[in-house]
Amino acid sequence: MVEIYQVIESNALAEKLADMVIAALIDEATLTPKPGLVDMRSRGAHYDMSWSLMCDSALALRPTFYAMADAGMQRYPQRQLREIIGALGRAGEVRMMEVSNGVNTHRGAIWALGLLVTAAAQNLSALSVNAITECAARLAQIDDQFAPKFTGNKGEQACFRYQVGGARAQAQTGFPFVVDHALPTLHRSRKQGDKETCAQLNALLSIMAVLDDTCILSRGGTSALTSVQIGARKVLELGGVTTAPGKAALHNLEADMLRRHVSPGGSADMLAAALFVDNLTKQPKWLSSKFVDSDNQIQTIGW
Ligand SMILES: CC(C)(COP(=O)(O)OP(=O)(O)OC[C@H]1O[C@@H](n2cnc3c(N)ncnc32)[C@H](O)[C@@H]1O)[C@@H](O)C(=O)NCCC(=O)NCCS
Ligand SMILES: Nc1ncnc2c1ncn2[C@@H]1O[C@H](COP(=O)(O)OP(=O)(O)OP(=O)(O)O)[C@@H](O)[C@H]1O
Repeated sequence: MVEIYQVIESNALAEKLADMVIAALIDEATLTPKPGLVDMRSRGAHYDMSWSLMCDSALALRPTFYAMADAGMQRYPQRQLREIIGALGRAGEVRMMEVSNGVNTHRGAIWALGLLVTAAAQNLSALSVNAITECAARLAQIDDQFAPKFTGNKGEQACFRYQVGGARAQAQTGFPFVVDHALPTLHRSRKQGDKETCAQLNALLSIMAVLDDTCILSRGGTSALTSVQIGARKVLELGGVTTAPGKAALHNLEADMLRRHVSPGGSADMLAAALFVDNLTKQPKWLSSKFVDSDNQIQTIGW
């Protein structure tokens, strides 16, 4: 019997992976309402951003994520791969700044989703939440000798001042709040029949309830971070955003954040990461079961 399958080129897979990253970034930006963040309704606490700017920035980063996925599919030694994606990430940040006229729209997202898309591309035959996040963590733990030691960025300053790990530590520890909070909340909420928007919003709140978000710390300090974490936890304890008490608590949380002029930018990045990993680990219809790897060998994707 002849086995019939479609063989697709590895660069077509990198294209698909890049498309999935962009879809996750646009889904995150489009999710409405989000407390403090840019959404379809408002700029949240960001006077210098808009929904269309977030979308333009995401689309402009497609070549960056494509190149990272492509690099992940080659058989580079891990240290070399880390340095390649580090250079791609920094070039992506430059591109982002050109498109956004100097506004930090997606720095955290380039970091988190860059590592995840590279990790996914390295492990196409074993796509599971743990395999992807553990591989991304191993990459993040490798020191990139070409990275600037100090950037002077707000996230870096907040990590130093408040002694928190920030975006870097999240990645180096395997995105624990994506794995242990956002994804279980997303799945539980969907299972109980919530609409997708509500499930994603509950997942965002589950991250906000625990993350050491340097966006919040740098603008509002420890008191703002504590207040946001307590507020997000309260919405979830009241049954999430679909219940009347939960909605009221969400409204209070948003008012408190706007009054303090803080935004959970790091949580938004972790939500985008969760949406990407969630899509990737579902049975993807877009992938054939076999592909040609960089040594021209036919590999089977293990779903
Ligand atoms: C690690 C990064 C984010 C630099 O962080 P930095 O300390 O300079 O802070 P900065 O304010 O610029 O960015 C913080 C960003 O992370 C997000 N964030 C904030 N807190 C958190 C958190 N706890 N968890 C996850 N993300 C967070 C924010 O949305 C913000 O955009 C990254 O830009 C970086 O090092 N890039 C270099 C390129 C690179 O090595 N890339 C390789 C992998 S793709
Ligand atoms: N929907 C969203 N709305 C706003 N920010 C988001 C959204 N999604 C993700 N973010 C993240 O939030 C970060 C922006 O945070 P922040 O505004 O604190 O940056 P900043 O430019 O360093 O500071 P500031 O605006 O206070 O000068 C972006 O890098 C981005 O990764």
